[in-house]
Amino acid sequence: MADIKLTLVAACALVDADKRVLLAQRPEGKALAGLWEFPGGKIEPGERPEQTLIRELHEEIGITVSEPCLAPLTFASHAYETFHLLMPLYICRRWEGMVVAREGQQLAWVRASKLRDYPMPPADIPLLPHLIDLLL
Ligand SMILES: Nc1nc2c([nH]c(=O)n2[C@H]2C[C@H](O)[C@@H](COP(=O)(O)OP(=O)(O)OP(=O)(O)O)O2)c(=O)[nH]1
Repeated sequence: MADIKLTLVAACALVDADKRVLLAQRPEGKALAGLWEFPGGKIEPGERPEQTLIRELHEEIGITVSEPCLAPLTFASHAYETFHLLMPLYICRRWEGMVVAREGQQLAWVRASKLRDYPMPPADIPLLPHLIDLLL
């Protein structure tokens, strides 16, 4: 059996006081360009997933999140053509600072009832019922 490359990515559903979820659009030129994803990124060697998220949320959208505000929600396990993605999805309802697109990406605050209007990577689709249940 050929070796598969397991890629670990930490992602976060940021939920605001109106129960809207933050999605970010993947930029042109990257894999899965144009699709809407949960903020986050690859877990670097030596990093815990919570540290990854705290780092990525600061780099990408300028907010400060403390670790106790990150709660595990569910996870994605998806076979892409060149790697297998294992992606824990956390939920966060409390942070410091204002959400701003620091990397030029489009951001959208989306109600549960509208989440399916935003095309997402295939790995994310099975996560939606869980999130929608929680927010409706
Ligand atoms: N952050 C995030 N990544 C996701 C989601 N769904 C999904 O399939 N992914 C995939 C896309 C990428 O292959 C990987 C995330 O990697 P990344 O955003 O840190 O890296 P990238 O594609 O920009 O690539 P790189 O330039 O860092 O190598 O996980 C999601 O909801 N959020």
